[in-house]
Amino acid sequence: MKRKIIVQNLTKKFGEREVLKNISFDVKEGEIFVIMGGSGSGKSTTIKHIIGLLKPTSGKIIVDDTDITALSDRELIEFRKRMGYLFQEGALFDSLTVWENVGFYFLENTKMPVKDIRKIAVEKLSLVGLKGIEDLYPSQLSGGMRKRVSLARAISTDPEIILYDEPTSGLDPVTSAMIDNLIVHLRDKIGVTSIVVTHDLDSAFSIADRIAMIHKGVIYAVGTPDEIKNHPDPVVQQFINRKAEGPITEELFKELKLSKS
Ligand SMILES: Nc1ncnc2c1ncn2[C@@H]1O[C@H](COP(=O)(O)OP(=O)(O)OP(=O)(O)O)[C@@H](O)[C@H]1O
Repeated sequence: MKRKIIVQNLTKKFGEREVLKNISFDVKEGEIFVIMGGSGSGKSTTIKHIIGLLKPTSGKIIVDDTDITALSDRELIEFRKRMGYLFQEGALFDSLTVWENVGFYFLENTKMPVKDIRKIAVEKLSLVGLKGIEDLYPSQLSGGMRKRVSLARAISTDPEIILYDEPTSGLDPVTSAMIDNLIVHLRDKIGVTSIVVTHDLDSAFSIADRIAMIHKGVIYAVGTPDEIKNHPDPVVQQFINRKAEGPITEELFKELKLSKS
């Protein structure tokens, strides 16, 4: 299978703090690649590099043979048309209605008739299980509904690659399962390549073709769900077995002690 995205020796520093430490992995075409790890481990920072919102301190990101870290801002805008991005916080425009949010790309960048844009928006909203809310404003929706509207927007341009930052956080179990099904559906029916950032273990193991486990900016393991379940690394085992005791918490206590002294 073709490699669609290659992350090569990616390092990111914010000031003196190194939050990504020489990470490398690749994502194959049509694959659902899950990045899991605890809070602050570097998951969002990683996918923000893949869409070109952040520039690496060093390293490369190659998408379909193009090193996107070398693109100009203008080229990046063009490149992003092929990608959908579901922001962690949803990032809807409060002053626009639901359908205008979903059809935002077309309203801003095309001369398509408004009624056609509305039609696309309604169709994408129905894919995420929302109907009859087109004319509401984001403030009139529940958190879970806002998340689904953001997802409808992320898939509005039928992108080849979709990056999801915590797509199921804050959702009830039934809606979460629906979003998981949609991610799988987009792979199976359209061949979309997906990267899903999550700490929802059930979701990760049910949808992933492969999983990467990241901790403190370092990738500890990459493999199929079975390979990750059987991975010998104690950090991986503590995380996937939701254990309160283990190397992750030991490090945390050490840091807390150091910051007190
Ligand atoms: N713009 C920024 N400036 C400075 N530090 C940042 C910036 N963005 C992220 N960080 C730091 O980088 C580290 C990794 O953050 P990131 O958002 O990638 O974590 P995450 O794994 O996605 O966490 P969560 O699951 O809580 O969203 C954190 O310590 C965070 O404080």
